[in-house]
Amino acid sequence: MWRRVTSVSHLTFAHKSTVNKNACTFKCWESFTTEIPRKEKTTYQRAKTPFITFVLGGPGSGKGTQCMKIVENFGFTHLSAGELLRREIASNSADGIMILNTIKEGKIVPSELTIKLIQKEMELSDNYKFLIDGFPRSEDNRKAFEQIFGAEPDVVLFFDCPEDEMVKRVLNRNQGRVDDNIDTIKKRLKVFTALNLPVVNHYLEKGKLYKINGVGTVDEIYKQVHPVFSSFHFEVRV
Ligand SMILES: Nc1ncnc2c1ncn2[C@@H]1O[C@H](COP(=O)(O)OP(=O)(O)OP(=O)(O)O)[C@@H](O)[C@H]1O
Ligand SMILES: Nc1ccn([C@@H]2O[C@H](COP(=O)(O)O)[C@@H](O)[C@H]2O)c(=O)n1
Ligand SMILES: [Mg+2]
Repeated sequence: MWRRVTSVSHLTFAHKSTVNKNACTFKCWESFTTEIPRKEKTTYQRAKTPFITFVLGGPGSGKGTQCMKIVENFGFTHLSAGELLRREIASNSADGIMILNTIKEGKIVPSELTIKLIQKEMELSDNYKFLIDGFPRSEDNRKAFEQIFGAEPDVVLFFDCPEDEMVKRVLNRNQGRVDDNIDTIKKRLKVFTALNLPVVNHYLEKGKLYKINGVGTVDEIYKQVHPVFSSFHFEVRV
């Protein structure tokens, strides 16, 4: 039998809880009888300090592409907020229709919902290094994350790319996404400027932002990304 433990904030983000010390952070399941063996805690649940990277940039700026290279080289777990939302639509969940309509309009899904999906993936993970791609998309996303997690990211990557290049890439993507059409792209670019750039500026002011020139080949861009992570002395995979 398992019981829900409402707060394990003492297990997580011990040194980073500068935002809200009373934040209810992660929930986990704990055995309270001897009939069933105690569930193994994942690395993440054991880790006192997960390493969180937010990956920001406009639509088509190359966030997902560069995340794949960071995963390959440094063993991060990649959590794309957009991908988690698309998965929620595909699973026919109660929120699926609302999410689909929001994505078609290029708007932002309510923060609590997106954070719930991210949190679930983190809890299930065996890793402690996370790339959270496409999040926070707005000041509301950011504030809700800080409130719920009681923590701030360690690193914020921002892929800076001109609009015409982003539009070209998205229209050539060919992955069947409902929002990869010119009408929705225009809306996404407006939302990016209005809601996401304030988040970028927030982290710039906090000294956490690594601005990457998003123009060039994938490898040229990755050459700017690699030193960000090697400076933290993570094990590099060969
Ligand atoms: N440096 C690059 N040069 C040319 N094409 C690129 C480059 N980086 C990525 N692409 C291509 O551009 C498209 C968009 O890239 P990607 O999916 O990584 O962007 P994204 O920032 O994750 O976009 P979104 O926010 O819409 O998910 C993909 O088809 C990808 O293969
Ligand atoms: N924090 C987020 C992230 C994404 N969305 C919605 O998903 C769409 C696709 O996101 P990508 O990162 O895959 O481009 C995005 O345009 C939003 O509609 C969100 O609401 N909140
Ligand atoms: Mg993406």
